Amino acid sequence: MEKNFKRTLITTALPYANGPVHIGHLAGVYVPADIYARFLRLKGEDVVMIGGSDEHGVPITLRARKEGVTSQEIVDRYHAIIKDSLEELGVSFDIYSRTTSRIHHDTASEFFRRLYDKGEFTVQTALQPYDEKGGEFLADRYVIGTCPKCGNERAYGDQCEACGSSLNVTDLINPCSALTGEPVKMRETTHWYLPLDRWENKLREWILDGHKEWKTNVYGQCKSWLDGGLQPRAVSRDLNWGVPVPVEGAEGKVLYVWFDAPIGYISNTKELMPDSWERYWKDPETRIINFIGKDNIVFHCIVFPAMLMAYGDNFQLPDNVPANEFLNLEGDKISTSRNWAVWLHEYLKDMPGKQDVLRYVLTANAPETKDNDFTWADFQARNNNELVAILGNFVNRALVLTHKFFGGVVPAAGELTDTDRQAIEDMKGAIKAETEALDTFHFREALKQAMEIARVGNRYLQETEPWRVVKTDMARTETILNVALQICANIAIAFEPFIPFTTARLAEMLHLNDMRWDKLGETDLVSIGTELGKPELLFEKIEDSTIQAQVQKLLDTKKANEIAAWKPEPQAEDVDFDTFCRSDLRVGTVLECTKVPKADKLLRFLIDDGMEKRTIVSGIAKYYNPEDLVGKQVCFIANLPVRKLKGIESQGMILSAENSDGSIVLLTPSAQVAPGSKIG
Ligand SMILES: Nc1ncnc2c1ncn2[C@@H]1O[C@H](COP(=O)(O)OP(=O)(O)OP(=O)(O)O)[C@@H](O)[C@H]1O
Ligand SMILES: [Zn+2]
Repeated sequence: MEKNFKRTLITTALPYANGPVHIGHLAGVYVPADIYARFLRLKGEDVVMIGGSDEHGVPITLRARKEGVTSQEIVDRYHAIIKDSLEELGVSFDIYSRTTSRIHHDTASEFFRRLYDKGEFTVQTALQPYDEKGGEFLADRYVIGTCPKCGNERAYGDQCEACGSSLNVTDLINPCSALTGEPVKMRETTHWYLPLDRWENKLREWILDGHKEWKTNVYGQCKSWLDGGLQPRAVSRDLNWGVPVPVEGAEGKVLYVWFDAPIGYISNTKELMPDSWERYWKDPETRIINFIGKDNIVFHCIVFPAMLMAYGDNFQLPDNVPANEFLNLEGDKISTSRNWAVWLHEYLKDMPGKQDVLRYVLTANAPETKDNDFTWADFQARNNNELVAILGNFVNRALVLTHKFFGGVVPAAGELTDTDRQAIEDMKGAIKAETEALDTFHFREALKQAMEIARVGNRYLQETEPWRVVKTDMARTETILNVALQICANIAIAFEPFIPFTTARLAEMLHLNDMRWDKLGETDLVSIGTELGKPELLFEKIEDSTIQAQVQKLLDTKKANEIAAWKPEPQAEDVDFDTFCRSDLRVGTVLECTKVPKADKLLRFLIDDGMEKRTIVSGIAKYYNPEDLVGKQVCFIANLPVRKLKGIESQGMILSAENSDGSIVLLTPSAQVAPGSKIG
């Protein structure tokens, strides 16, 4: 069934321009897409890789309102950060554009119009929340009310973030506009729907019969959507930010962001190749591959293909959609709104020159078949134990020894021994396995096989021991180092899709100028007599302190999130006044204060209470220096039963407040009062 294609169009999910990109985006989409594009380019294939920012939709307008800036300012800011940081990571887009571009607006508009003219839409009228004061329809996210399930008073019209329930606007109790605070009214509005049900049979045939080779996670999701029966899907929204619906009577309506975003792949191809873009979309000899994360599967396998079929005109459907599962961070779901992420632009600043380390780690640990976890400990271990100790070490030994024994000039190989031949065979085996894995989107496995070449190299040097042989047999030493250098050259090509910055440096040291995949396995890549460049270390060890700084950053985020989410405890049940009055609250002056031995939380106070003095033990040692409290006035409950703490009789309780971050603050009168004064 293997078809022969003439060219490949690689699309990458358009990142949403309401924040920068994080390691989840990279592991899910941009790193694997880039590996694949680089691999095809090394094979000499005709390939283009398309990217761009998704700049429409409600969350962008919400963010703009929250910050008091325009939606355009939001997308300008994040588009620039995303574009620059992906470029700095070496993601080799042929174009990285944006959906606010003129060409995209025109393309998306024309797309809608053609479907409209062909009668591909149905029209439905439904009730939609409306803000009378603001004079506009509200997206579900703009409606806030009480969650019927958990009582959270700030649940959204589509979801309650407190209990996680997904909701409809009509489920909310007292739904109000997030913009004006006014109660919302339901009003009729008309939208265009794409009847996906019309395309169900074709989609079934195309995916379930025609693409059994797709990844099981992708195939499985498609099957369950199709088996569940497809419904018409609204493709317009009442919103003032987006591509206006190009038909009469559609004032105030824009294309639904999931209708317009995938068309962005087409507009960006057009922008890149105004004259030849159609070849990449309409010629059956083009192979289209969509790189995405799992939450986008339905849009790429069901909705967008239905749109393309409805459009007709030979638009080709994707040949494969190798969607990844999700990457988590230190055991927790990555989240833009909770700032729980490693942001690419920050990583590039914090770890200058370490693009390849991130690319390597995200590939070695890619969520290809199940969700995976990124941890800083794993990042450090993979750098130190794999990149430094295996790959860097082998290359460095081969280059340094050549410099030491031959002044850096590549020696000739004499007759090969069985050991030499075995090493070359092993290398070829790894290359073959790597190529097969790359061809089938198994990038983790491909990287493992590439690393196997470096392991072969290390084993080879270990077995042949050129540093010993050199003392007795110069000719044999020449052969060994020639073979080792050829393995290095193979590494430079085999690793290029994964760690292109490093392989460029290695290629320069070896004076390799013909980096082609079909050269792999050859043993004359480095020419005899070539004067090698100065050997530089390809990777450096990452110290604990560097990792700790990153971990601390995450701990700070966690703390900030806890504080932001803090709510005062609900009020306790009423007590009657007489009961309350029986509590004897007093002010006293601290005469002595010392740490209680063998108890890290406790301080022992001697208090002047205006009576006989009393001892009180209090659990605030983590927050105060005992010396600092001497002479201060504190408030305490005087008439509690005596309690023994660590063998000390505590005669009362000192009053304090627990802050949102869990820290404890003593209560103290605003001016000096006589010890023993009553509080009431
Ligand atoms: N943690 C993740 N792991 C793998 N892929 C991800 C992850 N987060 C996002 N992606 C993928 O990255 C692509 C672009 O994501 P998009 O900008 O739509 O972000 P998102 O899903 O809204 O993420 P976030 O809520 O974290 O901002 C999508 O294909 C999405 O599936
Ligand atoms: Zn709830």
